[in-house]
Amino acid sequence: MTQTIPTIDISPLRSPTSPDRARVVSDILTACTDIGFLSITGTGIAPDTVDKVRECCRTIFAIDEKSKWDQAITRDNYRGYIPMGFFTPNDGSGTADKYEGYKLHFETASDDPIVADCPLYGPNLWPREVPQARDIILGYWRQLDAVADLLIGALEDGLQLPPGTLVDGFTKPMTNMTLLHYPPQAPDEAGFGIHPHKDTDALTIIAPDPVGGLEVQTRDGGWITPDTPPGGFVVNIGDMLELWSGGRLVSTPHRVVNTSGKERYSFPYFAVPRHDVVVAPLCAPRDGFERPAVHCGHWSAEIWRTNWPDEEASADTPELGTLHS
Ligand SMILES: O=C(O)CCC(=O)C(=O)O
Ligand SMILES: [Fe+2]
Repeated sequence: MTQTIPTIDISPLRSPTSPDRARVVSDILTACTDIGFLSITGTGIAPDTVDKVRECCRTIFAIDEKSKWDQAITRDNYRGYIPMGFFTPNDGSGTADKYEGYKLHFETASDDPIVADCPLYGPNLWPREVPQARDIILGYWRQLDAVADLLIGALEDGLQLPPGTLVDGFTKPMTNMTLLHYPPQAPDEAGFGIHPHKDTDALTIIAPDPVGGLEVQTRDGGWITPDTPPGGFVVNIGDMLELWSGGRLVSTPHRVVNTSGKERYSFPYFAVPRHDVVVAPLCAPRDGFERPAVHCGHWSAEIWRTNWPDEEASADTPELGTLHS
């Protein structure tokens, strides 16, 4: 089985009548089945758009510490600043990840009826000191929504599911984004920028920082680096698409180690369906693949809650994202 991360030009997916669509769908399906990661080009997103978002991250993380803490996430509202070392991974290692973050969710007005159905929806907490962040980030977000729809549509096609089966779950989605800042780590320093983990969403899209640092685990336990061309994006399958596909699409462990000597800024986009979508296998499950269905609203609430170190998982907390060694 191939254990490399291919680069795929997805531009044929943007023209519905392209004769190359079937080939691109097949290449994407193969990548998501083999390694669970791919690099994409041909999205139509201008490099300048990405540069502006990275510049916003730089400005947001330069805000003074006191003001950052004033705008930090709380148990009741998982939006805003995540201080360095705030969440120690619950893998028992006790070593905090070396990043600070800023959490954003699907932007929803507080009087939108969906907030009454699921209180996790609501307006973001945009950083006071960076008024331009809202428009720059939401503009980028809208473009990624379109790319995510193309990719999820291609996977739906590749898995021979009726059109809309997956894509229709992404109206008013629980899609979220984390702005991340990883200070440089000394080469001999213990710990990670982000410890090895699987993503708990359906599909992740990242504009890689040219300083590098993302590593992806191969099935034999080695670590490889995506070789994304300038202007391209890294895409990976998360636990929800793995579950939806009965284990055919794989959610692969990855980690970040920033030994570049430079500040690293990243802003993964995590595509998550609407709160009332129940994710259960839609294809015949792979041999030995047995997992309970997941209700997206419940699952998201449990992720938010159990990130706090004094909160315990309960019997109905979905078992996703965690690596067991
Ligand atoms: O910063 C990156 O490149 C990856 C971040 C990541 O894996 C995550 O936030 O889940
Ligand atoms: Fe991740």
